[in-house]
Amino acid sequence: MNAILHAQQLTKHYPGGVALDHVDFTAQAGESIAIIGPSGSGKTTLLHCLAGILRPDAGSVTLGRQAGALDLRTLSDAELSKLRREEFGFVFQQGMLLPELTAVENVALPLMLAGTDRRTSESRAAEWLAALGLAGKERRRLGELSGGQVQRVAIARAQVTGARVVFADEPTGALDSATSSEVLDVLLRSVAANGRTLLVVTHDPNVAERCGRVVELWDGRIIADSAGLGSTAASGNYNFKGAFNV
Ligand SMILES: Nc1ncnc2c1ncn2[C@@H]1O[C@H](COP(=O)(O)OP(=O)(O)OP(=O)(O)O)[C@@H](O)[C@H]1O
Repeated sequence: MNAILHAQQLTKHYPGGVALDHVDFTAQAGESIAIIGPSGSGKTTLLHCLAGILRPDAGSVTLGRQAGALDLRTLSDAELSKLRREEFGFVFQQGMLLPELTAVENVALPLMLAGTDRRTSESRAAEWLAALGLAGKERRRLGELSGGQVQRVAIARAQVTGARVVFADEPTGALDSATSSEVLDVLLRSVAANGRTLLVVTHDPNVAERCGRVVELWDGRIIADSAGLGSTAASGNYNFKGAFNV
């Protein structure tokens, strides 16, 4: 096994109390992992600490790399931003895309920020949009696309730079169930086809059911992890639906 993200004893407090309480967690390269749990259980806080968006109060996050493991604590804020741009991709429910730009400009932006020229960036962005079913819609602004199409743009943008880990927070939360299922297909297929690791925070049992592994949080602690059930295909062994009846 090849650990890509390794968290040890992650702890994060807010004025209102503890959001993460000594969490140990390892993601292997290529896994798709759903993070579930009731509202306020610490899912987003865990995702943000793993992605270097938030610094934990205690504990560590290590990124596995060929050049050697990288402890995120050793990075400055600027180095963390660079790491997020180059190694990670993000698909959130809303807010990550720029409405004044077209679909292709939104997807090209991370490449241009990394120094690729506009023409090459937009050509690679257009290939991604076509692969995700948006051929012909490249020049539309986000307001001229449906909610599901906007999420496809976000999925393309998250992966266009070759991110090794894609972090998604309720990526289908604002969509109806048919569109949500289509967008989930696109997300899971594109991540798997490119050998990436996916971490997805979700309240949706259908999303969790389709991920290879499910981690359940409760009051800032991991209380269940289907990886411990001895199966890579968790869905046969884990009572997802039960976990959502809380
Ligand atoms: N910026 C913040 N300031 C203060 N408390 C916060 C902040 N962010 C999160 N919290 C608190 O930390 C706890 C965990 O929050 P978090 O957003 O990680 O939970 P969650 O499981 O993702 O919830 P939800 O499913 O509702 O999005 C909650 O009690 C929340 O109120």
